[in-house]
Parts: sequence; structure tokens; C-alpha cells
Amino acid sequence: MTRLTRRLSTTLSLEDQLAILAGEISEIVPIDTLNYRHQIGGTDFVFSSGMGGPHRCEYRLNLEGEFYGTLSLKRRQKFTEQELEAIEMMLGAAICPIRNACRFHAIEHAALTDSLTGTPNKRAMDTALQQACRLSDRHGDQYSLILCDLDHFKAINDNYGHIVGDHLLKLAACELEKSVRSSDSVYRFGGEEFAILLPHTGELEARNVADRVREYIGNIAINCGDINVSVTASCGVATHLTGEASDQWLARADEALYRAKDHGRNCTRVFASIS
Ligand SMILES: Nc1nc2c(ncn2[C@@H]2O[C@H](COP(=O)(O)OP(=O)(O)OP(=O)(O)O)[C@@H](O)[C@H]2O)c(=O)[nH]1
Repeated sequence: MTRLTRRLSTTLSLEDQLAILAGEISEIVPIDTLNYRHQIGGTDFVFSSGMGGPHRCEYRLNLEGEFYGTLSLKRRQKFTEQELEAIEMMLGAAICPIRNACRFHAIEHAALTDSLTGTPNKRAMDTALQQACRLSDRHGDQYSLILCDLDHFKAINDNYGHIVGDHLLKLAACELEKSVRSSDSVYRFGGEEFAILLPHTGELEARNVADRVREYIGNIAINCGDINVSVTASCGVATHLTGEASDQWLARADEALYRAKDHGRNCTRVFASIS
């Protein structure tokens, strides 16, 4: 038990702690898998150590009135009373470290999430862009970036108030999520500007996605008495070039966005990689 608490206290990563716990439990009680599920910061955290058998025991982890997730163990044979007692002793020792890891995960999640829309923020995007540059350089895979900026958003705030403006931003974030593939990632990049990172996507396809994104945003309508408030969006697209740093890539997408705005807005411009 001392070894378990000592090992758990070496990390604040919930994933690492659950892997340690699964290993330590199986030293005493043979198990096929440990599954864990918890909602942290509005998103599901799921962990599974392997494939399970038909028999399972499940625990809702609570400490001082707070819930810290559901943990289940599975295997082919039934669990005996002594085994269940041993498991419960180990969970008793693990609950404090798990609580700390849940709190840490929630703080980390909040630091990477925009509080208004719930989408990942610029900080999360910077990390994702750097990772995409590395993968693109190593495997020669195509990655595209779309910057999507709502048009004349200041006028919406001025004419209908910030509450309507905020609501529109939340709806825009939802529409962006709906309009792209689950493998694509949406970020709130700035005030009324979003970014979309598209793995395995070249220039032409990214342009089509940008046009679809603009169409989804154009279909938003907020009823304000006699008027339906709607908005258009401008998009700038750039596909990563071999050896290009993330800030250069971002600057090219921004330049393309600038051209879209300059062209009268409500359109897409691509920073072509071949001129
Ligand atoms: N309601 C609301 N408004 C925001 C938020 N963040 C930024 N804004 C507003 O977004 C507006 C952006 O204005 P500008 O940068 O002038 O751009 P624009 O009016 O959209 O014009 P173009 O981008 O040139 O089409 C400003 O009025 C900001 O106050 C937010 O979180 N909520």
C-alpha cells in the first residue's frame, strides 16, 4: 500500500496514475482491464488499460462529498469477497492522489480553453501548430490552416449589445465544430477570429472547407424582436510548406485573411504555395 501511494504521488497526470493503479491492483488481484470515466471541465476523460472480461466490479469515487469519476475493473472470473476488500483498500489509498490529479487536469484544461465558447484557445492552437509543423516535415503530410474572422462584428456589438455579440460568438463556435471533420480542430484565436487546423488536407480541399464554414456561419440567425441578426465571415487559407515555422505559416494565413477582407469580406482567399 505504501508503494502504491508513493508511486501515485510521483505524478499529477491522471492517465499515469490510472496506469500505475491498474498495475498495482493486478499484482494483488488479477484483472483484465481497469476503466475510468469522469467529466472534467465539461469534457469526458476516459481511460482504459485493455480489453475486459464479462465480470466486473464498479466504484463511484467520492471524497469529502465531491465526485471524482467511475472506475470499473473487469476480468473473466468472478471477484471473491476477499479480492473486493483488497481492491477497496487500494482505492481508499488512491483516492487522494486521484483527486489531486483531477484538479490538476481541470486547471490544465481551463488554461487551454476559451471560457466564452468552450473551444480551445490560442495557447492550445500554438502547441497544435508546432506539432503539425513537425509532423508535416517528418512525414510529408499536408496540413492546412484556415483563419476565419466574423465580418463587421463591432457593428453587431454596437447595434445589438455585447450579450447578442457573445451569443453570436458561441453559435459561431458551434457551427464551426459542426462544419468540419472530427479530425479537424477549431480554436478561438482572438476576439471574433477563429482558426481551424486541417490534417491531411491540401490547398484545394481547405478552400472548400473554408467556403463551407462561411456558409454555416452565414446561416446563423438570432431573433432580436423584429430583426434577425446574422453575420458573414471572411477566411484566409494557407497550407504548411516544408521547413516552415508555425509563426510564418500563421502569418501567411493571416495575409490571406487580410486579402479576403480587402476584397470586400464574405469570401475566402488562399495564400497559394505555388505562384
Ligand atoms: N461581444 C463580444 N465582442 C467581442 C469579443 N471579443 C472581441 N469583440 C469585439 O469584436 C470587435 C472586433 O472589431 P474589429 O476588429 O474592428 O473588426 P470588425 O468590426 O469585425 O471588422 P472586420 O474584421 O474588418 O470585418 C470589437 O468591437 C471587439 O470589442 C467578445 O468576447 N464578445
